[in-house]
Amino acid sequence: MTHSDPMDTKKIFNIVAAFIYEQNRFLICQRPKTKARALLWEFAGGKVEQGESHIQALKRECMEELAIEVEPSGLFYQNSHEYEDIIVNLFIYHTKIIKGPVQKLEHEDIRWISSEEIDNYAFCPADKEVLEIIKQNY
Ligand SMILES: Nc1nc2c([nH]c(=O)n2[C@H]2C[C@H](O)[C@@H](COP(=O)(O)OP(=O)(O)OP(=O)(O)O)O2)c(=O)[nH]1
Repeated sequence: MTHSDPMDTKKIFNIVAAFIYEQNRFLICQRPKTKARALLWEFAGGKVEQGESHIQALKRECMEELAIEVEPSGLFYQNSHEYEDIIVNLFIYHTKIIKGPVQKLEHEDIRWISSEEIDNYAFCPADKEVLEIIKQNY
């Protein structure tokens, strides 16, 4: 391993994301064309900023991305995943919409899908395991 090996220098980000489940469907969002992991599907959310709690970050991201007020409850799933560019610590919370409607402010597309439809979508690799859990339980 050389001194400049990118393995040594990858940044680690804490990412919070929302599992929003209503009437047998959950909300998925397609990443913008211009961002890393372009056009892959994900749970709404994003990076926790300096000084923010997970709950604060998730509320902020849901407002920025979907124009919804949310109430996160328990942690549903946690995982770490190494990408080519960064390492993500992913925290997915059970989340309820307090005030809508959902609006697509930042994503390429948003959909409510049933667990049977998961395989029709290409998700971020870090989400692979939680999607299996959703398939088995929802
Ligand atoms: N929101 C979200 N991000 C995920 C999921 N799975 C997964 O690997 N990620 C990755 C994709 C991105 O590399 C990272 C989220 O960072 P981001 O760039 O979207 O965060 P952000 O909205 O704060 O954007 P920015 O201000 O840095 O541009 O986490 C997921 O289910 N939801």
